Amino acid sequence: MMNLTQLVLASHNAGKLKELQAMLGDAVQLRSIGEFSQVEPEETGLSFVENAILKARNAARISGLPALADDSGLAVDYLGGAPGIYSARYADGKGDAANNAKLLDALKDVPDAERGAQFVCVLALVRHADDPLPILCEGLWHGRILHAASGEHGFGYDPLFWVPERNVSSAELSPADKNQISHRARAMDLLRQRLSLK
Ligand SMILES: O=c1nc[nH]c2c1ncn2[C@H]1C[C@H](O)[C@@H](COP(=O)(O)OP(=O)(O)OP(=O)(O)O)O1
Ligand SMILES: [Mg+2]
Repeated sequence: MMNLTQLVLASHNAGKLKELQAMLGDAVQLRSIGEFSQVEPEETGLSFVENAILKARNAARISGLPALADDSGLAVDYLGGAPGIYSARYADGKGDAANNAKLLDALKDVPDAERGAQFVCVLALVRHADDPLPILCEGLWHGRILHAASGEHGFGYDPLFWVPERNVSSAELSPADKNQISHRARAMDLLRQRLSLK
């Protein structure tokens, strides 16, 4: 297929890099796009797929390497799927803590039964910047939004995401456990199959 011993990860999010590298193991070295550029491309797409492809193309163009991008977010049922692709920008770029505070406020007094949510991850792999056939893999993770933050692991909305199959928040899972069952893990399983990696 392609020589995938080295890939650039089209992400400035250290949490994603850690998780994806752990899932890929030693066979593939992920290099951060931060080694090549600090400029983050504008995420102008209207879908996770469009933004993942846009980020992957941008990173391949800058680095000259095949590029993997992760566009992900949290879709909350009560909010009609918001913040969705705008998850990182939900509180106008003020960061994870502000995003979490805004989400708790938006769901104030909403009962547990109506607090369902999904983490979404789309991985896009391009062989080069103009690749006409990006590989796309999607993963979903169903859970519920807590009434208060809990847990210290992970990043982003993890402290607010209740994982029904484990009875803990996503931030209370060990990194190894999260990497077995998360939206990102499911997308990566599909990518490994597509690439015939073990
Ligand atoms: O496993 C996760 N656990 C908790 N939160 C998560 C997770 N996965 C995505 N998220 C949240 C973080 C951010 O608010 C948004 C992703 O936004 P997204 O644009 O894809 O990533 P980003 O801007 O952090 O880095 P970059 O675009 O450089 O890859 O969803
Ligand atoms: Mg982003």
